[in-house]
Amino acid sequence: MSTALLSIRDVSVGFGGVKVLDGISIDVMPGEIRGLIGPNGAGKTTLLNVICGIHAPHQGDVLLDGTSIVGLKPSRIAGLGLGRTFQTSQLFRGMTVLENLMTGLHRRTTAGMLGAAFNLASYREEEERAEEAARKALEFIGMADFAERPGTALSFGQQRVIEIARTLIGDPKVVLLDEPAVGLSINRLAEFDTLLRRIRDEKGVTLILIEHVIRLVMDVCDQVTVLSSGRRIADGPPDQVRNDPDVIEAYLGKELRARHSAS
Ligand SMILES: Nc1ncnc2c1ncn2[C@@H]1O[C@H](COP(=O)(O)OP(=O)(O)OP(=O)(O)O)[C@@H](O)[C@H]1O
Repeated sequence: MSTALLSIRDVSVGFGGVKVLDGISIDVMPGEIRGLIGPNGAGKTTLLNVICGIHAPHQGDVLLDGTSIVGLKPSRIAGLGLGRTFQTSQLFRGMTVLENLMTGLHRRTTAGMLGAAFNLASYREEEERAEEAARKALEFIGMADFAERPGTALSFGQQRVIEIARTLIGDPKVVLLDEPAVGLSINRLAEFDTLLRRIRDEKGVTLILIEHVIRLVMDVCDQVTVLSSGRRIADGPPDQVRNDPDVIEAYLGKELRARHSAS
């Protein structure tokens, strides 16, 4: 039996006495695309923030490749092979697409500011390595022609794809994607499906994605976890989750109640 690459064990988080995550356990296997869905406020982003070290859980543990990462700084967790994108675009203003991508490797290199200031050979080598990795990542996502354009001049959907590419140049084991399909047109969604599968199959990266575009989740994910009000209410293959009565109630129950109170 293979062991989980990412294991979330009985994690609880509260803010100001309000429990936002309540005893969440999830095992994500290597090479899996895992969907994380649930109504607004279910706790999905909070869970990603726990995994990448932004929030410390009040209870429970998170293991990456068998090692506990709770209590480590986000930069250290990133160095252990965990990449992340956010709900809003995080590209740097005043930088080209290529330079934005290179920052994905700079965070992990060692020559740093002093090296840059003194133009040390080690710094120049790292720059070359970062540029090569950035160009490869751009080619991988089919956007090599965009290298010299200002990052923030791209469409919102393109910026999101660039951000995913930026996580890849650090050679991560796991990448967390927070609503990556926001801003993508219906036509682009099919291409996006393919990109996620290629990241898994060609780069060997395990993906966890929060997504409100349920069609994308059901098409591309191997396993889906559903949160509602901080609890895990379902977990399994897309077809099983889609027909789960608790999931239908969590989504439709809310919708029906809203319609009722509006009438
Ligand atoms: N730093 C914080 N301080 C206080 N409350 C917070 C904080 N972060 C999140 N919350 C609350 O925790 C709950 C879960 O929020 P979270 O953003 O994790 O939900 P979500 O499932 O990602 O929602 P959405 O789909 O709308 O992004 C919400 O009620 C939110 O207001």
